Order: sequence, then C-alpha cells, then structure tokens
Amino acid sequence: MKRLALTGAAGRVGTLLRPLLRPHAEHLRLIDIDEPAALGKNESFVRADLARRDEANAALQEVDGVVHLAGIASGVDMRAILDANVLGTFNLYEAARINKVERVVYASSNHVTGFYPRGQLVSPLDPMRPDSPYGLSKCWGELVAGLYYDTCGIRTLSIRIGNAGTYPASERSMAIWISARDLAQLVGIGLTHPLIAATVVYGVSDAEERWWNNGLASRLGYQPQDRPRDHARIEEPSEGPVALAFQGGAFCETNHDGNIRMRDAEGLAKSPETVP
Ligand SMILES: NC(=O)c1ccc[n+]([C@@H]2O[C@H](COP(=O)([O-])OP(=O)(O)OC[C@H]3O[C@@H](n4cnc5c(N)ncnc54)[C@H](O)[C@@H]3O)[C@@H](O)[C@H]2O)c1
Ligand SMILES: O=C(O)[C@H]1O[C@@H](O)[C@H](O)[C@@H](O)[C@@H]1O
Repeated sequence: MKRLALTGAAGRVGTLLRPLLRPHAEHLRLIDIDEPAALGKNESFVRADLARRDEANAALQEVDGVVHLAGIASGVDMRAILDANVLGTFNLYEAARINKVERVVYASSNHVTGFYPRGQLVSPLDPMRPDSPYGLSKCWGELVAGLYYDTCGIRTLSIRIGNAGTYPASERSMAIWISARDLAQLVGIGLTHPLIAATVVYGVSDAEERWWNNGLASRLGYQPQDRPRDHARIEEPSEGPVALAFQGGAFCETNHDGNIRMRDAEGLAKSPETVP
C-alpha cells in the first residue's frame, strides 16, 4: 500500500503496530489527538480529533487505506464514548468516502460478544451481545462499516481484537491474547484481500483454549505465529463470579446486579441447568 493512515497511533496498540506496518507502506500517516513517539523516516503526524468532521476530512486527504484504532478503549463514560467511538467512527467513514479511501481496517473488540458464556464457541455470524457501553460502541462501528460498503464500496475488515497487551497478563487473556505480529498479519489481510467487503473476524493468536470460531480468518489466509502460553506473565488478580461466567470478563460487571442470566440465539431465556 502506498499511503496508509493509522488513527489512534499514539496509543498502546498503535505503538505496537507502527514498526510492523511501516515496512509495508511507502508512507505511514499517524493520526491522533496526542502526539506519538518519535517519527520514523516514512512517517508523518497529523493531529486530529475525529469527533470533529472537518478535522477527520482533512486528516484522510490523499491516503489509500486506513487502520482505525482511535477511540476510547474501555470505560463507561457514555459522553466520551459517543464522541470518540460513535461520532468519531462515523466521521472516519464520511472522511473515507469524501477522500475516496478504499480500505479500512477497524479495531473492533471481543466486547461486541462479551456476554456469551465462556463455554460457548462464538462465531462472527452469531448475534452481537455487547457487555458494556464500550462494547455497544464497537457494534456501531461494525454496522457503520457495513453501511459504507453497501452505499459506496468502502471495504472493511473489522477485527474483534481479544487482548493486544504486550503479553498475556491474566487467565482470561490466555484465551483471547493476540501478539503484535499476528495482529499485523490480520491488518495486512484486511488491507489487501480481494474478498473483503464488510467482513468480521476475531483477533486472537494461536490460543489453546478457544472461545471463538475463527474459521473465516483462516479462509482469508490468517496463520497465527504466536501462542499465548509461550508469552504469559499472569499478574492480574482472579475475577469475580460475573466476570468469570462471561467472555467479556470485568467489562460484564458494569451495572450488573449479580444474577447471572443466559439467553439463546432467538433471545429466549435459558434456564440455568441448560447453560451453556
Ligand atoms: N488494547 C486492547 O487489548 C484492545 C482490544 C480490543 C480492541 N481494542 C481497540 O483498539 C484500539 C486501540 O486500543 P489501545 O489499547 O491502543 O487504546 P489507547 O487508549 O491506548 O489508544 C487510543 C488512541 O486513540 C486516540 N484517540 C481517542 N479519541 C480520539 C479522537 N477523538 N480523535 C483522535 N484520536 C483519538 C487516543 O489519543 C489514543 O492515542 C481502540 O479502538 C480499542 O477499542 C484494543
Ligand atoms: O478484553 C480485553 O482484555 C481488552 O478489550 C479491549 O476491547 C479493550 O480496549 C482493552 O482495554 C481490554 O483490555
């Protein structure tokens, strides 16, 4: 790819991805409200708040593809999430349309399906089951991607990233961690695969314990190189009963009354003895 943009470039995942993306682009434009660490030879920085339409439009001028990481990465502050994730992602796609950007890789999240029980193998085709205001905002992002493929042909790979920390730091992350190089491999697929339209995969390395059916990612050529157990440094405290029951972990505890409920794909209540 000639000119690639990376939003949220100053953040944790952006900082991990930059050195892996740079060799594959003639130019990498870093977009963020905060300044990223020292620029490399083929990098430039554009300060932009994507919640502002004019700044988003200007930031995406003359790029061929964009990896969209910018946003609030956790939490329950709905005002901030509405600005950065909901409005920010909408503006990103409007800017892509106006500037004729053909490809987007969208940093979605496992929290789109965080309220599935841990014993259940979930696929991107299963109904969304967000676990928090943050998870809801990521559902929105995936839906926006679909709208912009249907209306103007912008192709998006939404990657429901598990945990992209530098190493797996909790029991939960043993099932959901993705290394930077595996994530970069998925990003590459998203930017180049001819069949991508509005496609959703999970972003996970070669985990022993599987929560997600990632067959679609395999069909697109994804071959994870790293195994969470080879990198694990467990240091996070063990989780409470609600967090332990569901894939989203502690995110599921937001406003949770402590009564664990399950439902089926049709939205009907499951009795506890049929769980999962
Ligand atoms: N870290 C993970 O394990 C993980 C897992 C799943 C999904 N994700 C998603 O990946 C993305 C990056 O996550 P992260 O952990 O690097 O988060 P982060 O908070 O470290 O980085 C987010 C970056 O986005 C920027 N940003 C926020 N609002 C913005 C706005 N309005 N305009 C421009 N820039 C803005 C911030 O300044 C920050 O540099 C997020 O969208 C997050 O939801 C991360
Ligand atoms: O579930 C997880 O571990 C991760 O999920 C991501 O969506 C969040 O951005 C990150 O802060 C969490 O650590």
